[in-house]
Amino acid sequence: MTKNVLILPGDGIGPEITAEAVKVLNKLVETDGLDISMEEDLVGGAAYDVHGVPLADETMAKAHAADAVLLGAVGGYKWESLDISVRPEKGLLRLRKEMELFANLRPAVLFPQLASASTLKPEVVAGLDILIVRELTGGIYFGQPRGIRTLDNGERQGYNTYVYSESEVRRIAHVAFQAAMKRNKKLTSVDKANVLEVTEMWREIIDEIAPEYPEVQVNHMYVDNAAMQLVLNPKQFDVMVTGNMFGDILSDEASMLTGSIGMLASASLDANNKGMYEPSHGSAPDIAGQNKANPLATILSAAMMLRYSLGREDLAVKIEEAISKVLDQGLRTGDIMDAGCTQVTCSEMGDAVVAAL
Ligand SMILES: NC(=O)c1ccc[n+]([C@@H]2O[C@H](COP(=O)([O-])OP(=O)(O)OC[C@H]3O[C@@H](n4cnc5c(N)ncnc54)[C@H](O)[C@@H]3O)[C@@H](O)[C@H]2O)c1
Ligand SMILES: CC(C)[C@H](C(=O)O)[C@@H](O)C(=O)O
Ligand SMILES: [Mg+2]
Repeated sequence: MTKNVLILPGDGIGPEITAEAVKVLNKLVETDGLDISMEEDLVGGAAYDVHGVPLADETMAKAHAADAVLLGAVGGYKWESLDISVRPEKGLLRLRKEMELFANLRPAVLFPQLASASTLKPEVVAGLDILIVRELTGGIYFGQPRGIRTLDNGERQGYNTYVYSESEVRRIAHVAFQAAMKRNKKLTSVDKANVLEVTEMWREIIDEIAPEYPEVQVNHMYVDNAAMQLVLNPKQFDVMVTGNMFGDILSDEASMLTGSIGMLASASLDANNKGMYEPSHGSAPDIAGQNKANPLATILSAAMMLRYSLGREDLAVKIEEAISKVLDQGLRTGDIMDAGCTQVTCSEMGDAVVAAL
């Protein structure tokens, strides 16, 4: 049966990079019997400009009805002074929250061809394969109360609430343990249990669940140390599980181990593997509209969509192999450019992946 994919290009480089992923999907429709229909809609600043909100209710309904959503990125200078309630990022957060996409998988995998594109020494990153499991619908991003208030002395005070309920921690913990079981059976839970009660409880729950997965070796790490260990010795990690904000920060850090933020894909899944797929990076307003962005994180996100939501593991592998071939050919966008390689544009990179399929 035909599966429906909602494409939300968004802002900045979003439309450029999603166009390349759509090219790749269209090629698979033509040649590999991929049975999908794709519909595009607006999110982020692009939606605000038309509807006055960063995600129209009608688009939200389409996302609920779709089998999967592929999103580019949201945000940009133009919308930075808007009230926070209608900022482009709120459109993305609404999609995540209302679709209950609590499990964000961000694989930091180094293509061997890019070992020297990382800012770290090749021997530190060679063979890197980490899966960051980030809780995506709770924590300080969504905690209430929040806001900016004026105190009696006239001073303004900003406040947010860092909160997790036990059930929220349990369900992300199970996703992480199950992922570890399919990989190298090592799980590092990242917290700040030495200071924050919310993560003290997080740590207790991880330990409580661990006996259900006796083969998984579990350790706990404070987030500040984890940030340091990621650059000191990243290959010690297999699966890392953490809350929403720590996961946001550590995944951007981990992206540089793979050569560029332009290589880090992501899948955001609900309890039934329905999902939204998006690169981990943002709308890169500094290079938007210049056909310079690296579309590979988005194309790899489309591969994750085929794997997790569309039941086509074979085509996910095919895309990953095509990307590897293109890197073997020495083609690189500016962010991963290396000596002896040929620099290509965003659309040339997409064309090269299509040709290598
Ligand atoms: N998922 C999302 O939609 C998402 C994620 C992060 C940030 N944002 C938003 O994006 C806007 C810009 O944020 P930022 O500058 O902090 O982060 P960013 O990820 O957009 O950019 C950071 C740096 O990385 C570069 N970069 C990012 N993606 C790239 C790619 N594919 N190829 C080459 N270079 C790339 C950019 O040029 C920039 O120098 C903000 O409005 C932010 O809220 C959106
Ligand atoms: C744009 C922003 C809301 C988002 C986040 O913080 O989750 C982004 O940084 C990400 O990593 O997907
Ligand atoms: Mg981020």
